[in-house]
Amino acid sequence: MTPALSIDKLRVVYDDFIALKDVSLTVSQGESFGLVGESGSGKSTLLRAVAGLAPVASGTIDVAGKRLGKTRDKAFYRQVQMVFQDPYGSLHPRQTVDRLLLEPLDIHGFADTEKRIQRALDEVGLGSGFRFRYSHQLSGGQRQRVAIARALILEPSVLLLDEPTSALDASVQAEVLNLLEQVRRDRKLTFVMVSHDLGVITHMCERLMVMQGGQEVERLDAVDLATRNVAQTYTRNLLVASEGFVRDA
Ligand SMILES: Nc1ncnc2c1ncn2[C@@H]1O[C@H](COP(=O)(O)OP(=O)(O)OP(=O)(O)O)[C@@H](O)[C@H]1O
Repeated sequence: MTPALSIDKLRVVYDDFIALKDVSLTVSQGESFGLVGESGSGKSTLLRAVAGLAPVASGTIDVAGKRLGKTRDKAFYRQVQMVFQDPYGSLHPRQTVDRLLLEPLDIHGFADTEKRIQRALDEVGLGSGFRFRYSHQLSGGQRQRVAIARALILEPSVLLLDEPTSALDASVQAEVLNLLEQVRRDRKLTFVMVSHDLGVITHMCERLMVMQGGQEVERLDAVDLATRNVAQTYTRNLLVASEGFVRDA
């Protein structure tokens, strides 16, 4: 089967700083792949490069077997959507939920907007009561549900999730992660997910890449992470630094 995402020797350079150094990665359709590593290791840069938001210096990115060019076209955003960490920053405060969900549908010329908005709200567990609220009238968890609904409304096949729950309280975090897992199963989505929280990655992903200084350190199955079956000291240190793992030890 053609991979959902295939990245080969991807290099991202900001001015003269190399943020991503020839990273390669293949994610199968329906797989959930995690990216972990210390702050500044290049996790977000990798996602942003796929989304067309980082300056790619060299290397290639294929989505469902199709090579991406320098810019992303409309068809790309129907296939690949990104969910950011900060639901406060990513939703326009002066727009109603209805407007936020209508916008991508309008851009992509969908006719059955009414039905799609209703279905999207139901799918993320908000229901029609939230439809005409402004985003500043929502809690962080509700905002992130709207951001997920907005990402899903175009029926993409790949979601790029950049710390999607780290701005939320622990209980809300669990709810949003469960929602993501549910929609992944229901829609057979492919996830590439960044998280600082190794527990989240163990729970949500099948495989993962450990990153440092814009490079791959090692590649693991989630079960290896959970059982501390790791080869590199750097990864072991990440595990130790991850509070949950210390508690579970
Ligand atoms: N727009 C930019 N201009 C210059 N340097 C940048 C830019 N964006 C990111 N960087 C640098 O690239 C490196 C990788 O950043 P990136 O955001 O990918 O790290 P990260 O692993 O996602 O970190 P965190 O976990 O803190 O979000 C960092 O050193 C960062 O300072």
